[in-house]
Amino acid sequence: MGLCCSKSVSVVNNETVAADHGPKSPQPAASPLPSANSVSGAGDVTPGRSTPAHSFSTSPFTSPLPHGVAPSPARTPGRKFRWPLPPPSPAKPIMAALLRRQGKTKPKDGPIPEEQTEGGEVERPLDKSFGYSKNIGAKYELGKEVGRGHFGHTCWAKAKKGDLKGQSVAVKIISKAKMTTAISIEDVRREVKMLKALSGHNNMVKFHDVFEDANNVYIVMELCEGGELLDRILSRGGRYTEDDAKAILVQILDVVAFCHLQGVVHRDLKPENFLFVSKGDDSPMKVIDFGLSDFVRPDQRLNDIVGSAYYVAPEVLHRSYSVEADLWSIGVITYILLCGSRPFWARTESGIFRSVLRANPNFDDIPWPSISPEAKDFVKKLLNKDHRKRMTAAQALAHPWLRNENRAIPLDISIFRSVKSYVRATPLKRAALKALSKALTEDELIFLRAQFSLLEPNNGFVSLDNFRAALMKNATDTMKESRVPDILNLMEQLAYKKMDFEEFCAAALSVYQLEVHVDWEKIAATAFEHFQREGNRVISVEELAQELNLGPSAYTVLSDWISKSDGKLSFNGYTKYLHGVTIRSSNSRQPQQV
Ligand SMILES: Nc1ncnc2c1ncn2[C@@H]1O[C@H](COP(=O)(O)OP(=O)(O)OP(=O)(O)O)[C@@H](O)[C@H]1O
Ligand SMILES: [Ca+2]
Repeated sequence: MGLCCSKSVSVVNNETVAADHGPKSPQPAASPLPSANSVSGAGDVTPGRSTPAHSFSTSPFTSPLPHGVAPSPARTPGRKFRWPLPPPSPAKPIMAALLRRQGKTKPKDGPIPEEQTEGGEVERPLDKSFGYSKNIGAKYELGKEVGRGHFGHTCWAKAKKGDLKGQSVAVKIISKAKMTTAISIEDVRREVKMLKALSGHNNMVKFHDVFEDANNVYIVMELCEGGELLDRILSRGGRYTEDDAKAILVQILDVVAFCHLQGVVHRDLKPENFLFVSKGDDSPMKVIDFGLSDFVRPDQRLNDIVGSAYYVAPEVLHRSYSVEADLWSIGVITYILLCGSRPFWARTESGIFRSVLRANPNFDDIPWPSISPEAKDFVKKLLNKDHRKRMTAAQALAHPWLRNENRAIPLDISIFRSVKSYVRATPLKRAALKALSKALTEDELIFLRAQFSLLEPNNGFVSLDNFRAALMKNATDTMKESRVPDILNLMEQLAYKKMDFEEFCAAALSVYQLEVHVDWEKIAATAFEHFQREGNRVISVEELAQELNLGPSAYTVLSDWISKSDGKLSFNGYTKYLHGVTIRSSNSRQPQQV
């Protein structure tokens, strides 16, 4: 779980280095203790500590990889961070909500009171009572520690009564002393809420109970006795075979697709946060640690920088992201599983960030030449720095490397977003997309067919009711009340429309993803032929600008999109029109599509 400013960030030799004040993590089984040849990691700056929590050694296995490519996936340095910069941050809304809850509304024109200041202007004691049951001792007998993170330690326990009587469970104990801000308290409350809400998926750690006393919060959950994925990677010499990696990824993607459908972004996916239920090789795996996760509305972009350095997506560092950020982290995990090295590596946290933003992972050196082209394509489609071009979790499960006819592809939340944009688009845009859908390859069609059938069409058609029913069928109880209406409201236009499979394809396809397809030129050329036959028409620059919601300043650029010979969109104009125009807004470094 995460706490605001849970670590300090100091500048050493012009490099930002994370100073970790957390407890020491246990050393991975197959990773030797840092020795003479060890390299200090990004967490290695806390004075007075013998072994830094996030030190990482050079590889326990010899690696032929070149300079800049990390030799082993040892423990994550700077595992948790919240960027200690001023807002935008959730601090103010949370403060406002807390004040409201306490019956104190914020003064109309004045600034929102800050929670606490060093100078001590406004200092209000934090309310650390959560309203959870009080007496954990009456129900559970706590035993030895089984794991430790930055914010909590986890103990084995035995249930003394109730449904679980006699069973072993895990109890994550989070100290209230470490909850020093309103945000950190809210984080714990949210972690419990997430665990409760998502409990039920096979690859999600099962939530049982929550308690508190004066000192701690106790989260009682299913005990996973098989250890962390990270330890298994290390015990196998840092690498998995493709088949073994697939078995891991299917589980990760399935639970992540489920979380995304429920509107939850995990934000801290890494091998340390996946636990095996038992020691067996074929043990199922569970995702844990929702301490940094958050709810995200369908069209919302999050802006707080949280996560673990090696696994953080570029758009998180740009402060504008959503669920796609988790897919980047899964790309990093896949890269590590397949080659035993990290794709983005540096000695300092800021160096890792630079690498994430700018470097291209190495796919040339051993063992990559012996890895299948499908596996490489899979990793590349997750490690795309443009989140719009990245595969979603459900798409990843339908990728040729993972695809398996005997395994169902889950409902993809991104379909709802694309269909929403389609039904709101102009007739010309819809015609352009329809033409493109006629040029889709079999791989895309397999995924779209699966999504269409999940909508359970009536006589070959889907309407708003089908989207509603599919959401209700897949949503947890908590999500049914708030999230389902949220999504459906955005798709209102669909109430008066029915779509057959052909039109659904046009609505659900992603132009951005197709543009990175190896055969994009061919796909676009075929699509344009269809568009010429059905859809393309004479259009003026002014009309085109209006279509794209642009002003007169765009006329010069747009005039190049129109063919001089017939006054219709040219091939070049068609592909640009499909894509939309990318502008840079003044307060964001992220391009925005119009
Ligand atoms: N259900 C469980 N069964 C067994 N061990 C568990 C369970 N949940 C957590 N652990 C152990 O406790 C450790 C810490 O748990 P968790 O990751 O939830 O805590 P955290 O303090 O939020 O961690 P982090 O340092 O990643 O912030 C895990 O790495 C794992 O080893
Ligand atoms: Ca953890």
